Amino acid sequence: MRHAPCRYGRSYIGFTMKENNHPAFRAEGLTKVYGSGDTQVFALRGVNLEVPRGEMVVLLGPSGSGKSTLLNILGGLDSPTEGHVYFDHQELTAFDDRHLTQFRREHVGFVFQFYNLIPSLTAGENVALVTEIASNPMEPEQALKLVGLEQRIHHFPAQLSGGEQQRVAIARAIAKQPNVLFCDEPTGALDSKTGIVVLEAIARVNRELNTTTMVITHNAGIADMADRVLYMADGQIQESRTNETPCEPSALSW
Ligand SMILES: Nc1ncnc2c1ncn2[C@@H]1O[C@H](COP(=O)(O)OP(=O)(O)OP(=O)(O)O)[C@@H](O)[C@H]1O
Repeated sequence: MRHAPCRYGRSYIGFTMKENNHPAFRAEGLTKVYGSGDTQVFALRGVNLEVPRGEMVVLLGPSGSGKSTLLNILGGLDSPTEGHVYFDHQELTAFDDRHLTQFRREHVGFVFQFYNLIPSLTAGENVALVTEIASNPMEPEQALKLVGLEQRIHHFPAQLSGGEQQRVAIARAIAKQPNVLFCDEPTGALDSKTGIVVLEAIARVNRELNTTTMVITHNAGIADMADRVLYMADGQIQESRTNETPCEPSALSW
């Protein structure tokens, strides 16, 4: 079980925790329509959502229910057809492309199912690619330490297991100290034992950096580690369930 003092008021490697608890994100009436005419697809149908700072959210739902579309819009990778997104009181949906790029660069880390590491660069160099362009990065060594891979800093992706490569991808995503971490099927390509090690890295970042975290998964077993579970169906959030006693990833089973 996690305790509130772990969440707030800690500092880590010179990073000062954010004490207040106003929403990191607020989404109002998000609709996303792809295509037109006969081929029109409603990916989102009027989604309203608030995500408090530091919350760990797990997003469940059948294939095609709109999970990735929602995360991509919150993360500034895509824009809605209708509706508004606010991040820290700023309206993302009013940003032009340049400001959206800046928002992503400064505030958002993404982790996807496939790790997308550059094969010719070591783990440390893959992480450094991000820290070189960030305004307040941690050292690549520190990011790799947070995911338990400081010993592998000079290894190339081909010398690492799938789970280790995913943890390098997490280190790369969090090295710029983002306010938010979005993970789309981060354990989708991993066996359960390796998946748990990856989830432990995500939970540790959420706890120690107070990073607002949203994890998409098809695996309902993962939901037990979340502060809140959102169930999506047919482009809508059908249910939002708060988990009073989120468990450590090591206690998950699937
Ligand atoms: N670029 C696109 N063009 C057309 N339709 C799209 C596009 N992206 C997504 N869609 C459609 O929008 C709907 C929602 O897709 P989305 O990827 O958000 O679902 P999901 O819940 O993340 O699915 P999965 O679990 O399979 O990844 C689906 O019907 C999908 O086919």
